[in-house]
Amino acid sequence: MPKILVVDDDVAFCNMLKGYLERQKYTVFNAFGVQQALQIMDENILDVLLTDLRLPNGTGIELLDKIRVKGLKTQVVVMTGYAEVSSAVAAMKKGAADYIAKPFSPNALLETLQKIQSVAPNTGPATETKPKQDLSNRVMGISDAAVQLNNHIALVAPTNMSVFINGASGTGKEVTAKAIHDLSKRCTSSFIAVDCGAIPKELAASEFFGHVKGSFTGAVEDKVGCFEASSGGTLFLDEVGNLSYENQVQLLRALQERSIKKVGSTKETPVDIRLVSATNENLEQAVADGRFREDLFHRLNEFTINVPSLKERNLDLPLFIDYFLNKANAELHKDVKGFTNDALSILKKYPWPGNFRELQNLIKRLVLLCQEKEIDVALIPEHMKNKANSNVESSVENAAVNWVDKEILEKRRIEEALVQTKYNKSKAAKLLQITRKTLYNRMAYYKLDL
Ligand SMILES: Nc1ncnc2c1ncn2[C@@H]1O[C@H](COP(=O)(O)OP(=O)(O)OP(=O)(O)O)[C@@H](O)[C@H]1O
Repeated sequence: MPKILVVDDDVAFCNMLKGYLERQKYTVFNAFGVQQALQIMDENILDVLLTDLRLPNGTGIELLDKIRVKGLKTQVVVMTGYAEVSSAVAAMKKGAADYIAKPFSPNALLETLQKIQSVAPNTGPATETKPKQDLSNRVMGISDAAVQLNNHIALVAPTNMSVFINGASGTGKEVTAKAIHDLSKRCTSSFIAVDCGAIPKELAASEFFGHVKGSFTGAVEDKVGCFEASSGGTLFLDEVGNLSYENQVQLLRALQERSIKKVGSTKETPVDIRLVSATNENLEQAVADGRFREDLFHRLNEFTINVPSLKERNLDLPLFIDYFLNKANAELHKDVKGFTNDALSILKKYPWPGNFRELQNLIKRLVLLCQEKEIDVALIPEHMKNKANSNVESSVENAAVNWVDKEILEKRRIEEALVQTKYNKSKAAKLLQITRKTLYNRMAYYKLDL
């Protein structure tokens, strides 16, 4: 059962949450101040810390710092009052996974917890699997780079080929892996994502193949590994370049034999997995340097997909802005309509080194902070404005020209889709691979007849 520590000085509120969360099969600890919380954190390995920001004799940020300093994997959710949104943003900058505004309903809390956690019982494969994110909806895009990406996904998905996804951080490698799974014959079975960079090398074999009770200190129960758990489905190994040499050998063996042996067992168990892996480093270079086994590289890499950066998908930026804005509005129960022209112009000029993850995080923060109908330039962090304005590659004039070209192209594509579908908006949206709502927004933007 996932372990959660609830920290709040309101004893009745803590007890109410404890009762509710225990019914949802959590193991719950309550603390009413910083000292008590620190003690519980020292004595227990926690999956989640749910903490108020203002506490007697300290703040929730101190607890967050402690988790960071100790390198713990505990996910932190901060509880805030509406007046404290800037503190919530500060907490998220320090690594909190999410925040929840008081008063909240138990269901809203549960949704937040499910969103941030890879809720996995100790017997399951998932102590190191990645936190679940909403991968089912994706922006397909209309840029040439996006069209090529989507074509490659559609092409390789129905096969059983191992796919190797290459791309910078935050470009949507996991989203791509999930799309491959969803479009494959395996879509009704599990898709399991594992962050190889987060698994200590001594535990990797147990994470991959499972273990039997008593096989090593800490193996208190039998555990199913992610190979077995994703049998029939798709196993996504993210940051595969981070695997130690020994773990690479173990992985190669399992892929060659198509069977696994649990740690502490001699029994072979056949597995039927489709492997998708990803990295944002140059794995060919790692092979050349002798840091990554060449035979494993070829096993993983029957087909390569290069995921383009946001910069290469410039034309898709408005679609992503729209998508992340709708998502943030829904999550935060807000109704921010969009961006002022000045704010939008910063977003268009900023180079987005963190790609879609950075864009999504920024939009969520801006929606949270926005008190008006539209997000204005004043809310955008100074460093982004400076970077946008000094972005030599896309100086103001170049960016403007570039942007105009791209907007003309987008408008033309929308018009063509509308003509092709005889102005049936649902069909046109489908053709353009965008939502109806986005289509309406883009039509309004281009002043096309609704
Ligand atoms: N096409 C898309 N449609 C909607 N959201 C997307 C899309 N691509 C990426 N995102 C969002 O951007 C964020 C980053 O995506 P993802 O985790 O797949 O990137 P990644 O390349 O695997 O990142 P990392 O290298 O850090 O592991 C996620 O929140 C994801 O939901």
